[in-house]
Amino acid sequence: MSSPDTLARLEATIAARRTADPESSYVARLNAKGPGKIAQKVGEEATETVIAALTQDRKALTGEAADLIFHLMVLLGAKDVPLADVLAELDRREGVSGIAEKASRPKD
Ligand SMILES: N=c1c2ncn([C@@H]3O[C@H](COP(=O)(O)OP(=O)(O)OP(=O)(O)O)[C@@H](O)[C@H]3O)c2ncn1[C@@H]1O[C@H](COP(=O)(O)O)[C@@H](O)[C@H]1O
Repeated sequence: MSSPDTLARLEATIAARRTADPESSYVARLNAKGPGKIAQKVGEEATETVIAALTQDRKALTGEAADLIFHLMVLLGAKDVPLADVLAELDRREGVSGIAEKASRPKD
């Protein structure tokens, strides 16, 4: 079942598979090729997501978005950036944008 825990579970799976047998694991195969190849895959999946958004249906966009998020998670893992750090940065921005919104609101 999908939930906010989905990405946390995926992060744990990716960490566990990094050093698995490349014969049986796509994550291990990608990591064996290095961060340059993983970053290239993120770029390709981002492009495919954009194309799907502009020329295809919601189902195609959903699939490409999943590919993009998955490959981004593999890249974060390869660069030892915890998902929690990314989520904390989003939380921080939420706080900042809330402050900016309040500051621009006319005073009554
Ligand atoms: N979410 C995914 C996921 N999404 C996409 N993919 C794979 O990503 C690949 C992308 O396909 P492409 O055609 O773009 O790439 P390719 O031709 O296989 O490879 P390149 O030559 O382009 O590098 C496919 O092989 C997909 O199977 C994924 N592979 C794995 N996962 C998750 O990662 C977990 C661990 O996977 P393994 O490492 O394989 O055990 C799985 O249980 C899943 O939860």
